[in-house]
Amino acid sequence: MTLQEIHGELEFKHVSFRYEEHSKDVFTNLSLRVEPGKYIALIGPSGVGKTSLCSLIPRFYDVTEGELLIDGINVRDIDLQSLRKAIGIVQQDVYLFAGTVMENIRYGYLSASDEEIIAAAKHANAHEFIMSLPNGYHSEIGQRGVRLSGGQKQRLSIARVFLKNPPILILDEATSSLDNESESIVKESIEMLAKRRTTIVIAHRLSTIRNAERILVLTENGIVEQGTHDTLLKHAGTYAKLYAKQFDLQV
Ligand SMILES: Nc1ncnc2c1ncn2[C@@H]1O[C@H](COP(=O)(O)OP(=O)(O)OP(=O)(O)O)[C@@H](O)[C@H]1O
Repeated sequence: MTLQEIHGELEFKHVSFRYEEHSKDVFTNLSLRVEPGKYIALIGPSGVGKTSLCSLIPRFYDVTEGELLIDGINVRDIDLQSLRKAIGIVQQDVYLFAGTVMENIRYGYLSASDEEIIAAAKHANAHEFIMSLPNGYHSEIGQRGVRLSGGQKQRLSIARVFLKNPPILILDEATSSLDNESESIVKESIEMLAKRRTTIVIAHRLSTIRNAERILVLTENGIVEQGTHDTLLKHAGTYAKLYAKQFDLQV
């Protein structure tokens, strides 16, 4: 089935997942529903399966048991190309290839016009730094081209997703810190990007978690808590402990 107009409702129904037949489950019988346009943060200890959970949505892997639905349709029944067109991903490692800045942004939507690319770069707070490069949008990236900072690369990847304009967004937030200035620029463009899209962020930053409409706490026992930052802090459970441990210095 080809997806036409997608609202971006996501539902995990009793999903279990393991990488190989005889390995142990990464998670078991996990259920989760995200309404269209909502902003959800996923937190939990390292190795608990946050990235694995998100990788099921574009079907990089398939669920082992249970069902994953988008707008009520099982992802296995959706044509893979149209499924992946509906999902934007911003990851820690940005994939850039040897080519111009323009070509690298166009990768998000191959038939985009130059004007659309520039508009996407503006939304991603990337236009200014691109214009300051020796050849602007025609500057070469890569071994023989300009060297970009981590924050600049991230903004190019955000521009790609603006261009693609998907209803569903997955953000695997960088753990390695960008410098403060880059971080606040990247954060601002991500906030813009997340507007009106179903967004799941694997959250490491305090600010991202605070802004979430719902925080899910994933541990080896599955989703053990969910709620807003304030309710979870009051609850004084796993979230409150993780929060205190991870963000002690930043609070
Ligand atoms: N491609 C893979 N093949 C086999 N096992 C994998 C693969 N990717 C991840 N795992 C395992 O699955 C488990 C969950 O990993 P995952 O990366 O989803 O956790 P995470 O919560 O995102 O961790 P982190 O916060 O450190 O990124 C880990 O035990 C990991 O070793």
